[in-house]
Amino acid sequence: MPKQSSGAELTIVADENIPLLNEFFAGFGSIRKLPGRSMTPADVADADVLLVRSVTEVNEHLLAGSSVKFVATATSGTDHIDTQWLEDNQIGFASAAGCNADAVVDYVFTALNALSDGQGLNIEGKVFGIVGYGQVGSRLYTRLQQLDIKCLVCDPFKETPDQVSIDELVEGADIISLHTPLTQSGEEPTWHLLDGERLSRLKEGSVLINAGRGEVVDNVALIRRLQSDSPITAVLDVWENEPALSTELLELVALGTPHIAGYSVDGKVRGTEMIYQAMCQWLNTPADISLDTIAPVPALQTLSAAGENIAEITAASIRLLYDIRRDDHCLRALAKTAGDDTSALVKGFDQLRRHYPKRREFNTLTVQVPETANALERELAGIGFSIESGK
Ligand SMILES: NC(=O)c1ccc[n+]([C@@H]2O[C@H](COP(=O)([O-])OP(=O)(O)OC[C@H]3O[C@@H](n4cnc5c(N)ncnc54)[C@H](O)[C@@H]3O)[C@@H](O)[C@H]2O)c1
Ligand SMILES: O=C(O)[C@H](O)[C@H](O)COP(=O)(O)O
Repeated sequence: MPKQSSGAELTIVADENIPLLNEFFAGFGSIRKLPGRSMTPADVADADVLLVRSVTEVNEHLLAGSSVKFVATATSGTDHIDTQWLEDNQIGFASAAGCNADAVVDYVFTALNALSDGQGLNIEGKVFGIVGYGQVGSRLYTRLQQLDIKCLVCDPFKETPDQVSIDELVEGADIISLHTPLTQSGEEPTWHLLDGERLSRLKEGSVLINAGRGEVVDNVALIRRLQSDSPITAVLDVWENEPALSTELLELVALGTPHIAGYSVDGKVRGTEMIYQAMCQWLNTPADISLDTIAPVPALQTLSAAGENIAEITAASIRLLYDIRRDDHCLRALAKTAGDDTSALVKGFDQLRRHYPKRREFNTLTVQVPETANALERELAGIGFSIESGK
C-alpha cells in the first residue's frame, strides 16, 4: 500500500487500552479495538495500521501475510516489536519515546518516600546509581542533581556525566535504579544484566528499583539475595514472565506494583498523541489534532505549603498525587486471592492495569512556598513539583 492521504479510508486495529483512540484516529477510517494481549494473525490480517501497547508481540507470526503497512506502539519500550522484521518488510514503525518518562521518575521518588515510611526521600548522603541514561535515566539524574545527590551513571551507548561501568555502579551505589531497554542480543545486552553474580555484590542494605523490564534482573537470583543473610531492599514494578510473576518474589520485595510506573494520565495520553503525530508523518499529512484541543489535561490546583518540616511537606505533596502503597496492596491482595491459580493471577494483573486510577505527574501540581523557604523550595522543585515562590 502506498502512503495515503488523510482522505483515504484505512482499517486500523488497535489495543482497546489506548486512550483517546476515536478522538485521534477516527478521521483516518475504521478502528477495530481489541484486547492487546490476545491479538491473533486473523485479527490483523485485513488491517492497514496496527496500534499497540507493550503486551502485543508484533512479529512475523502476527503480521506475515497481513496488509499492515504501519505499526505504532504507544509506549517507550519496544522489546515487544521485531523492528528488524518490520524494516525488512517495508512496514513503517513508530514508538512514543519518552511519553511516560516523567511518570517513571515520579514513581522512583514515590517509592523512596514510601520506604522511609512517608518521611520524605531520606536519600541525603546516599550514592544513587542510574543504569540507562535515556529519557527516564537522564531526567532522574537532573532531578537528583537539583537535590545535590551524588550519582553514578552507567550507559555504554552514551557520553554521560558521572559515568562508571556496571560493576563499579553495582559495588558503589546505595540505591540502584534500572532504566535500560530489554535487549537480548547485540552489544551490551541487558537480559539478566543484574545476574546472580552482580546481585551478590550489591551493598548490604542497598535499594534496588526496577521500573524498566523484568528480565533485566534474574528474578530467581534476586529471590536468593533477598533470602540471604545480607539482604537488600527491592522495589519491583516489572517482573520476569509478566503477568505470571513469581508470588514468592512478591512476598520478599519491599514494594511490588503491576507494571504501572509509567501509568500517569499525562503519560498515557501523550503516548497516543505521539503515535498520532507519527502516523500523520508517515501519511505525509498535517497533524491537525492535538491534546490541547480535544482533551486538555489541566494542571492541578495549587497546594499551599504550611509548616517548616521539609520531610513532612515533601511526603504530603507526594502522597497527594500518588499512593504507591495502594498499588502494592492491590497486587499483594491479588496474589493472595489467586493462590496457585496462575490464570487468576494473570487475569487480575491485567485488570489492575486496565482499571488503574487516574494519576497525575508531579509537575502538574503547583506548590506555593513562602519566599524565605529556600531549602523547601529546592527540595520540592528537585523532586519535580512546580513551584510558586513568595506565597
Ligand atoms: N515500568 C514502566 O511503566 C516503564 C515506563 C517507561 C519505560 N519503561 C522501560 O524503561 C526503559 C527505559 O525507558 P527510556 O524511556 O528511558 O528509554 P530510552 O531508550 O530513552 O533509554 C534507555 C537507555 O538505556 C541505555 N542502555 C542500553 N543498553 C544498556 C546497557 N547494557 N547498560 C546501560 N544502559 C543501557 C540506552 O543507551 C539508552 O540511553 C524502556 O525501554 C522500557 O522498557 C518502563
Ligand atoms: O514501555 C512503556 O512505555 C511502559 O512499560 C508502559 O507503561 C507499558 O504499558 P502497557 O503498554 O503495557 O500498557
